[in-house]
Amino acid sequence: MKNATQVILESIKSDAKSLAVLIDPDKMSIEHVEGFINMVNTSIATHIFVGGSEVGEGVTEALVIEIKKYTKLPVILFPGDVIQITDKADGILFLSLISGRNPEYLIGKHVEAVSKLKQTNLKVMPCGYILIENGKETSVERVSQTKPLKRNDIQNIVDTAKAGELLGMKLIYLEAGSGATHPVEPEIISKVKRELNITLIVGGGIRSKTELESAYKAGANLVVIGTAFEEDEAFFDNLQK
Ligand SMILES: CC(C)=CCC/C(C)=C/CC/C(C)=C/CC/C(C)=C/COP(=O)(O)OP(=O)(O)O
Ligand SMILES: O=P(O)(O)OC[C@@H](O)CO
Ligand SMILES: [Mg+2]
Repeated sequence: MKNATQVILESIKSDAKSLAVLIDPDKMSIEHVEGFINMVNTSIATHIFVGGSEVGEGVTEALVIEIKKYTKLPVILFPGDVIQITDKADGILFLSLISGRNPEYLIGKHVEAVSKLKQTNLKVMPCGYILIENGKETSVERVSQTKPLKRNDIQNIVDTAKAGELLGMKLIYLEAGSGATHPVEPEIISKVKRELNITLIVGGGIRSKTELESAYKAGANLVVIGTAFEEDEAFFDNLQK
């Protein structure tokens, strides 16, 4: 039997086309988890991400325990803050917000997280997190007090992603922001992918199968979708195995 760590490492890899369903602990009630996860299980989703920009103490842990009752998919923390760390998940995206210049989100929270992480068996996945403007202010922008990269300055986006790789990050996440009006454009995805030798995650504002497929076609290895499921669970019908 493969353990959860192996499964995660092998499943988020640079030749895969994976889909993570993002569950925001603020928006999912414990009572609704069983039904929701049953829909996830019958879909093409390969991962469950759990996280939000602002989540109360203990909420994430209770949610992860409930999710784990109903699925074998890897559950990965996607935390906006240290209090979202729980050893009940399989892994954690150890995000550094490399599009911004706020030291707290570049390295501060990470130092704070170490004593907690040492008490867990979480698979820690270093991830360069790049926020790209989408036409409106995002929660990440507000919480981190940073500005996103301009979407027409593609060279700067490419160089930022490459700098993350050269620093040793194992994943790069191009983020338009939760509920973005404009997802990350295929041209940006493909130019970043061409320069990278590591796995590329793309998320923010993807609401249709066509947008999902064009992100894969452009080079995304893992796409993250949250808001589209929050707004209409019938979206799962389009994403059956
Ligand atoms: C190192 C640790 C443990 C924490 C810090 C990690 C960093 C640097 C995070 C970057 C900044 C940040 C606030 C990321 C949040 C990512 C996330 C889960 C976004 C989803 O946002 P929602 O909470 O869904 O936003 P809405 O509520 O607006 O939909
Ligand atoms: O909620 P959506 O817009 O799908 O975005 C997913 C994720 O990239 C947000 O951090
Ligand atoms: Mg959201």
